[in-house]
Amino acid sequence: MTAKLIDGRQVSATVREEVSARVKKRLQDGKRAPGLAVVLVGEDPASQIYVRNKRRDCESVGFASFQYDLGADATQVQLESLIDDLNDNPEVDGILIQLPLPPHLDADPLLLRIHPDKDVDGFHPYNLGRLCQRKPELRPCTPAGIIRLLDSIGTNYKGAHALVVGASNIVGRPMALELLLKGATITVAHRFTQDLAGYVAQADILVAAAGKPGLIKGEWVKPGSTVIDVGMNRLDSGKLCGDVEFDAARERAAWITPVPGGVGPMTIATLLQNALEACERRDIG
Ligand SMILES: Nc1nc2c(c(=O)[nH]1)N[C@@H](CN(C=O)c1ccc(C(=O)N[C@@H](CCC(=O)O)C(=O)O)cc1)CN2
Ligand SMILES: [Mg+2]
Repeated sequence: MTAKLIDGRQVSATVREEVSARVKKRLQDGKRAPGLAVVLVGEDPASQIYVRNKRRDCESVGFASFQYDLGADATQVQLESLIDDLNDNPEVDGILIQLPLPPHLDADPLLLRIHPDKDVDGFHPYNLGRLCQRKPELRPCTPAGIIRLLDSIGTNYKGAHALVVGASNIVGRPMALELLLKGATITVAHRFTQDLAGYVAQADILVAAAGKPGLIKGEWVKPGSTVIDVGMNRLDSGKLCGDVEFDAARERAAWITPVPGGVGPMTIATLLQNALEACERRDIG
């Protein structure tokens, strides 16, 4: 079997069109455009690209984009004060602090300081708690984007065994909660897991989010399964590769995401969806 590709670029384009149409409708109804504030601290080259793409996509769907570029020497107090201002600004519906921050800054208290209603990354404990309680509001972008990809291929979650490899706060943990919400039976594997191969062999849905190039061997993959590769590892050659041995896995799976062009584009598309949702929620109070 050669797996079909799940095209994240195509699905993300559909999401952007949906968001754009909803923004147009708001404007026709005399409502304001959603406003998204994106905060970049320092000069990490990858972060600069992601932030540029977020701002570009924001403008392409008709949002108001608020841009804050702070030097690498920005202080914790400066960021706290900026977040307080953005929390109070009625034109700002969503606040995003691009991660990672420079090492002298402590991200956790800053993320906690963002008002949960403006937490378009879905990282605030309030929003994670809502997801945990099966009543999601703003959902972490990468896991929610993956669910959209899985829905796009007609995934049957109920009765499926889903394996999430990696237990980060941003991807692995909320991913497990999203899959649980859909009715799948979940296993989360992490650095202390014994016999990863055995778990992979039983996974109808595999989400690899460990950040280790080629960790998942193609021969482990369950025939006919769906493989979602969140890994985005830059090799010395400059090539981007996932956590899964793509060519070998493709010969066993039914569906697989490529890297690049799979999960990555969904992260930003879901951010736009979250910002629109935050705006609509704030309209109704
Ligand atoms: N505040 C946040 N910080 C970070 C997040 C996040 O969701 N919120 N996620 C990542 C970075 N990220 C978005 O911020 C992101 C990463 C990758 C992509 C993407 O489209 N990747 C492309 C490949 C790009 C390349 O060639 O390097 C792909 O997979 O096709 C989008 C967004 C960490 N920080
Ligand atoms: Mg509320």
